[in-house]
Amino acid sequence: MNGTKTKVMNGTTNGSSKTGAQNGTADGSTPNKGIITTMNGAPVKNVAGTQRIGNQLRATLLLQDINLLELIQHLTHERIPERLVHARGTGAHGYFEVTDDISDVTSADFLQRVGEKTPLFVRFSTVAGERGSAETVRDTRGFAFKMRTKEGILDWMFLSTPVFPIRDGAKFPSFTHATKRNPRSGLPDHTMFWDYFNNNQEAIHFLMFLFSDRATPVDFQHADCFSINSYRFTKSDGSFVYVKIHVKTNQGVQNFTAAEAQTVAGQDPDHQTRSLFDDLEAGKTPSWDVYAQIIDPQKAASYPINIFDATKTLPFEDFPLRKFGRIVLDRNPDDSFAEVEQSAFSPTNIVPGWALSPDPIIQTRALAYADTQRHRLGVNFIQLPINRPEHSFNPLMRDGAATFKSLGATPNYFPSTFSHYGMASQYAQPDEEHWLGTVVNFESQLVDADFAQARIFWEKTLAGEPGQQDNFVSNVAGHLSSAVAEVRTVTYAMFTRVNADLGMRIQKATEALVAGTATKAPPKTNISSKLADMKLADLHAKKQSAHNDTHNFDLFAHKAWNLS
Ligand code: HEM
Repeated sequence: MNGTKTKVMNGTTNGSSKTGAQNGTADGSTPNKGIITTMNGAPVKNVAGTQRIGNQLRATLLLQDINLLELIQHLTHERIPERLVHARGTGAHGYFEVTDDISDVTSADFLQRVGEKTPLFVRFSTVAGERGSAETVRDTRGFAFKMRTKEGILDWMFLSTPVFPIRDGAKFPSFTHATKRNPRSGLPDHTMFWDYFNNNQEAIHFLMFLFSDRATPVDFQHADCFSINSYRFTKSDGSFVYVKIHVKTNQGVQNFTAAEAQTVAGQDPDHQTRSLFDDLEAGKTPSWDVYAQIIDPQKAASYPINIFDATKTLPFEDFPLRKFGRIVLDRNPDDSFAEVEQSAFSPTNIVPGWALSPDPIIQTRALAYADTQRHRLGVNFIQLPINRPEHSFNPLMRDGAATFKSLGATPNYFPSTFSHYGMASQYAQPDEEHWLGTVVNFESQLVDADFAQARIFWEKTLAGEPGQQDNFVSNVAGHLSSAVAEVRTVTYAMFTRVNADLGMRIQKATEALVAGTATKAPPKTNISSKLADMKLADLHAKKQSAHNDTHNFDLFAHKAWNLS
């Protein structure tokens, strides 16, 4: 069932994949080229045979059988730790192209020339599930883009929700634990899940997205993503603006209902990876348009919404979208472990013209990624082909396991009489705010205004999409009904704070499920025919209206509070 359309394996000695996998072709110049070898490059007579005394199945094997030793020993070391979050993912190659001039707000070299293309690799992921988990589950989707610019690697790490559940970095471990498995039973635990959110209600806006059908996209090609955090576009004169990025699919937004997502998860847990892989093998080139919300620092200082609060969006009427590029995918990876699993993204991979901001979540993220990657991939993960920039040089960072870039005799200290390298004095440090103040231990507090954008999402956005309010209620009820009564009660109060009718409907639907009195089964859908129909061209027109709705959610955002 669900076999991929294209074979990826192409034999051992003389096959060659469409994408150029290196598997050696005998050319006569190197005697062992084109044949299987041991690790040191010596020919193997029979890779499937094992050395023994006597030509029989009953035998004691010999330790001198280097082929067998190497095969088994390599296999037992094949696995590396999976990512702490975003463990389940897939990837693709393509490019970023500048479509519109944006050089008035950034000096980033790769954005200076309309039409210029920058090579790009993307890894798509779910967040909470483990590496082998089903892909169509209710979750945020991760979009991690790696662009190989001439001035270094720039990573954009975005999510399919326009908001994040936390705005205090120290809460990330609690959020992560609560959305994974119960530490005692090893099972997913809905009591734990809702108990976390009941006690951290600034996440309410995020929850509204998570329990809408937006959190069950049919695949990655039919989803948008958002930077959420504010970053900075900087100029070489030292000036800057804040910026949020929106990446909108040109395939149209297409979501499963909960029932459809569940059926597909059972039929084909790899559905999203397969869909992307098959599309690229078939020569399709999925694309996304890239927009910036430009935020003047003066305006940000007095704006009623704190632009560094990752639980909030910024209204388009005050911060219109400005298109400046597009992302096109055109090629599958050749080796999913080498490229997808070993890829290492970080918001600290920045280039001149793009900078971090004082957003506390982005500041926390600045320490997390390269740190976990040293654990997950080893200290020299940046030297792996998928991660290494075109050029990098820093003789003060050297050695460590698996060093394969030689820095020669360059002094490993600084300054030195014998150093013959310069520094990039032409790059001005961006003017940053001047920081002066007392050290405080700050934790953001929940205020009524934290419910305002969630309320708009319920009363305006979902209300404007036929059936979506009903789906939202049944999505929450289906999940919440597995939590214990004392937790359910607090959750009803939380949704009542968004909207009294919403709270009442969730309570009624959930308690009906708990009491086992829910008689109406979820509508049956014919998934196989639906999947068969899912062609990009068909979906484009059909889903354009949903697409527009998705992006208009923050048109209505209130501006009545400031968290700082
Ligand atoms: C304090 C907040 C956060 C922390 C501490 C954090 C930490 C992490 C960690 C440890 C990983 C695994 C990295 C790896 O193993 O290579 C990860 C992956 C990821 N994070 Fe975050 N994260 C945070 C918030 C966010 C936010 C706000 C976004 C997007 C707006 C985001 C986007 C991603 C993406 C896309 C990945 C997957 C990268 C990949 O495909 O390799 N994270 N995060």
